Amino acid sequence: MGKQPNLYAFADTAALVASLRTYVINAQNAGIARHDSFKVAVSGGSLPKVLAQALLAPSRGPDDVLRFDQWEIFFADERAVPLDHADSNYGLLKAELLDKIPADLGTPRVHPIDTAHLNDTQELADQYEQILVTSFASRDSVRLPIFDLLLLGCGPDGHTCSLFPGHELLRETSAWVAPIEDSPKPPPKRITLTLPVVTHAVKVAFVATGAGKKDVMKQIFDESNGLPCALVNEGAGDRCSWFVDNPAVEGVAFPRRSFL
Ligand SMILES: O=C(O)[C@H](O)[C@@H](O)[C@H](O)[C@H](O)COP(=O)(O)O
Repeated sequence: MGKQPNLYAFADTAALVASLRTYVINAQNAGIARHDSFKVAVSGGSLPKVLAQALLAPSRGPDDVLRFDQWEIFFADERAVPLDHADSNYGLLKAELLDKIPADLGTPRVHPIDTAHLNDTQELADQYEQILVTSFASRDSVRLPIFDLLLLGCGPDGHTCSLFPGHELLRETSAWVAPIEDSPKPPPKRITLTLPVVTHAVKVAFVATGAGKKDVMKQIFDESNGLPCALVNEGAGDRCSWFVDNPAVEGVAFPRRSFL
């Protein structure tokens, strides 16, 4: 059996976001040391709000420094809507985090979708893949882009990004970014990173909170069922970490680790 994911459970949101901040800063520093930038992709849902709580907190000292000038932010999945639409993951991240970053912490480079292609989701996905090709060097020389960090959510059905249980997109092996037109979670038209890209990242972190997640967490961690989140756990192994609160893992047998 491959290496197991790390399951970190916290008593409350304050403890969760403090550890998430440490984890993100470590990933940032590793990325900058490796290639002078930090390439991170984020999801929508509840993630941007929790992330903002972690990143907008005051610095705890000289080792606890965010260097947003070196951040390149991508979207792990995005809805095919204008950037100022209520459903836009970009819009959500902007409102929760980007607009609130103090000027002295620097300004991240953000890569939204090209909204000229909202009516053609294949083109929307292809254009976004091109952004990745440019950022991660040419597609010929790179089999898959290697993100420094993916920050993901987990849906109550076990989906992550816009990779849904039983969907044919889970079998995609070639594209880096794929369209979906029948998302069971509205809105139906989206683009998403594909599973090989997700599992190829240096680090993958899930944030899942609240009792509404406990049934799916049991399925993901205690059963072998092919849910998208479980596939990420299998593919990324110990490069994958879960930041959860206690209600989200009530009744889950899988052993917790303590975040040091
Ligand atoms: O655009 C989206 O719909 C999200 O990227 C999606 O994948 C989300 O992360 C999960 O649905 C979890 O959402 P919650 O964190 O709100 O439960």
